[in-house]
Amino acid sequence: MLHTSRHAIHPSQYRTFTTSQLRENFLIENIFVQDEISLVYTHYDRLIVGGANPVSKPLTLQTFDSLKADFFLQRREIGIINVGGKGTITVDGTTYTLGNREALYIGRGSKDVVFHPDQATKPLYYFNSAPAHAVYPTRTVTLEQADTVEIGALETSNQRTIRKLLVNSVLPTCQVQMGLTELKTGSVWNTMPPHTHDRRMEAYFYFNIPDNQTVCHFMGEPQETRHIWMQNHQAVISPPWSIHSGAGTSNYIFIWGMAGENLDYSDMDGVKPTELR
Ligand SMILES: O=C(O)C(=O)C[C@H](O)C(=O)CO
Ligand SMILES: [Zn+2]
Repeated sequence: MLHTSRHAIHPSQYRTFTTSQLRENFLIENIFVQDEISLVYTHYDRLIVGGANPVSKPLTLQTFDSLKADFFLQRREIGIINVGGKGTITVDGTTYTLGNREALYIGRGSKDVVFHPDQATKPLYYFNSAPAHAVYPTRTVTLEQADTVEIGALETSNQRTIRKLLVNSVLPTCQVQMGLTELKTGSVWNTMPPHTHDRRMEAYFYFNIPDNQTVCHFMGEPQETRHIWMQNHQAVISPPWSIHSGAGTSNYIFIWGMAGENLDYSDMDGVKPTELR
């Protein structure tokens, strides 16, 4: 298990950051390391952001020092989305199969979580985990079961499909909410107009960015924005005071994941594009 942590940054400190300080504090560059589980423990609502890339051996989700827990999910829940080919995860001996872009929610108290390799299909698992106050059932969510919304328009280069996978209209969770947003061909802007939600932090994980293309992710207080250039399979942390929006040099998909005060997806403080600075 590869693990690091990130402290929470005050917006007044963020304003002074150089490009490399911004990247060190908010960008997560290496989500997928071959035959490893790699994760970052953030001090934003204690959300853990990570990936599992089993290639030649099964990978077990293990506890580590910072958790001071007997096992990883002793006090936590986890949401997992497969961004590779079909794969299997076993949870306390029960096998769950996930197709591409399908999700698995695992409730608090599950002891033995194993990501299995498949050399033919090459599954790749992205996950978010947060502290949990209750035990909710472990289950998969398929694309058909997602709460799906069409939003934006080609005229404003932001036509996209939002697939809410692990949200309270689909299944109960304590804190974690996760889903996918897929940009239509010709559209490049996600989350534009942007928003903040001071009650929840968020992390974005970009994937399906074509070779030699990139996404410019915008963050910061609405009147004090900065940008971070992102590559395929990288994640970025969005503090509760920050907008989170991106524009790609092509279309792409990303996973959004949140933890915090409420489970209300629509709790957003919108910002008009003309108000941004
Ligand atoms: O494209 C979008 O708009 C989004 O995907 C928005 C995210 O879901 C989000 O930021 C939820 O708070
Ligand atoms: Zn948001």
